[in-house]
Order: sequence, then structure tokens, then C-alpha cells
Amino acid sequence: MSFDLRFTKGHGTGNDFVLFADPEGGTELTPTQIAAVCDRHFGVGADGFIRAVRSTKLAAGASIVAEAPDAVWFMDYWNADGSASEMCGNGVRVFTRFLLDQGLVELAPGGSIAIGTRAGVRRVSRSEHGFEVDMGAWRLDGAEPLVRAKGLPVARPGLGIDVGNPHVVVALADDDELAGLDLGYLPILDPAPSAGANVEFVVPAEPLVEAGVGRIRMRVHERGSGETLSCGTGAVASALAVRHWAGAGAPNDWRVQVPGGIVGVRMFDGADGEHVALSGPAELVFDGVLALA
Ligand SMILES: N[C@@H](CCC[C@H](N)C(=O)O)C(=O)O
Repeated sequence: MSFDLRFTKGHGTGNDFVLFADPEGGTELTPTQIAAVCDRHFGVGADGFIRAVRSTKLAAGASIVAEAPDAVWFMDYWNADGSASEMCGNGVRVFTRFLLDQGLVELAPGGSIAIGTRAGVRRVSRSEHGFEVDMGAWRLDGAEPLVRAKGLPVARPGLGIDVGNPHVVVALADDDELAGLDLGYLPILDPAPSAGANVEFVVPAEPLVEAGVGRIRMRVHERGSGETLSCGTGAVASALAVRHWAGAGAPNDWRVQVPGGIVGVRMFDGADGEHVALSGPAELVFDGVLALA
């Protein structure tokens, strides 16, 4: 059956998405259709695909509504290759901008809205240059795989971090090493995590900490999407990893420079342990209609 997909294109620091509203949940695209929409040559082109659906209309939304009855909208997130992911940090900001633009939610000054995701409820508020998302609790997942990447002469140790979705963070020596990576090729992890991982490569700025704020540069190879200009959950995982390596006295405020811009990461005490928040811009670029077969 063919149909017209009314979509909006948006991005957060160059991490781009096709978004569409399916309030009643009647229009679930197949992974093949999602990959076709995200194709940069034959489709709209995007790193990810996001469907806005009422939480009550999805099986995955039942636990969301039980946890937060105000989480009316669910971010149904898919990677460019048509695989589903639990969470997208840049995506959830752009999703919030999209819901506001569509008149589906209101966000009062100083208030927040709750969004359902496969990783649980995320609260989004306005920040100085866009939105801030409470990404919830995080954990070292215990993995320390060796990472091989094209452009790196030898394998490097990675640190596994779960921020709702899986990440492996690798420290590099300097900007030359970071620039020399060819992330068009999939980094090889040994041992390989069963569900795959997003892989971030990080370099400390000089000095690492300025005016109490930690500063790092990052590039990423995203699971299911390849190299992207930014990854919000990846920036969060990278700041957490560098703070972990830096040890006692390292700051809880970080700026992460990615190829598409800068995002902020802030660690703070939550009711259920330490939380981490991500802030950054969220832009909507154009609307369109795509005939889907
Ligand atoms: N770009 C996103 C992460 C998207 C999902 C990721 N590729 C995965 O498979 O977990 C972000 O901004 O966090």
C-alpha cells in the first residue's frame, strides 16, 4: 500500500532526523521503508527517523504511562539503517521542538515536559540555547573492549558506558589522531557487544578544565547510522568517561565539541543516584511530503 508521508526535517548540531506525527499509532513504517527515507541519495536523507505517537497507543508505552502519566508523547526512534534504538539525546530535543511546532505540547517558562522513550521517561526543559534533557541515571557497563578503527595504527582500550543506549568511549592522544580517523569504516570491538555499540573517540582540550568547565572534542561512529556530525548520548558518555579517567576533582560541567557544534553535559544528584543532563540546540529545517511505496 502506498501513502504520503508528511514529514519535518530537523537537526541538533548537525545530527539530522526525519520526524512525523502519528498520534493514533496507525502508521508504523517497516525497517526497509525507514532506511529508504533516511537514504541520502534516494530518500530525504537523515541519521535517524522519529515517529511521534501517543504513549497509550504503543505496547512500549504502558510502562511509560505507569511511571509518568504526563508522558503523553513517545519518541519512536529508528537509526538510518532501519534498526530501532532505545534513546537519542539530540533527537529528544529536536522531538520536543517538533511537538511544540505542531501545537501538540506546551512548555511554560521554567517548566518541563516528559517524553516516553524505549530507555524510559526523559524530562526536557528550555535552556539558554535550546533545550536541556535530564538523561537519567547512567552506569559503567563493565565492558573494556579493544577498539580498532581505520586510521589508528594500533588498537586502543575502550570504556563501555550505558546512558540508556550502549556506548564505548576511546581516548586519543591529540587532534591529529582524531582528524586522521576514517569513520566511514565500522570500528571493530573485541569482544563485540551483543547489541552493538556507538563508538566515541575523544581528545581533551588544552587545558582540559577552564573556569570550572571540562572541555573535550569528540567524533562518533553511531550504531546503525555510521559517522554523524554529533551524537547527544555519545557526548554524555564521553564526558562521563573523561571525568572517570580524570579522577577526583574533575568537574561536573562539560562542553563537548563535535563536528556539528557544541553541546553541554552536566552531572547532578537525582533522587535515584547521579543523573546527567544534555543541553544544546534543536532546529527544524523544512517540511515535505514523500510518496512511500
Ligand atoms: N544520535 C543519537 C543516538 C542515536 C541512536 C544510536 N545510533 C543507537 O543506536 O543507540 C544521539 O544524539 O544520542
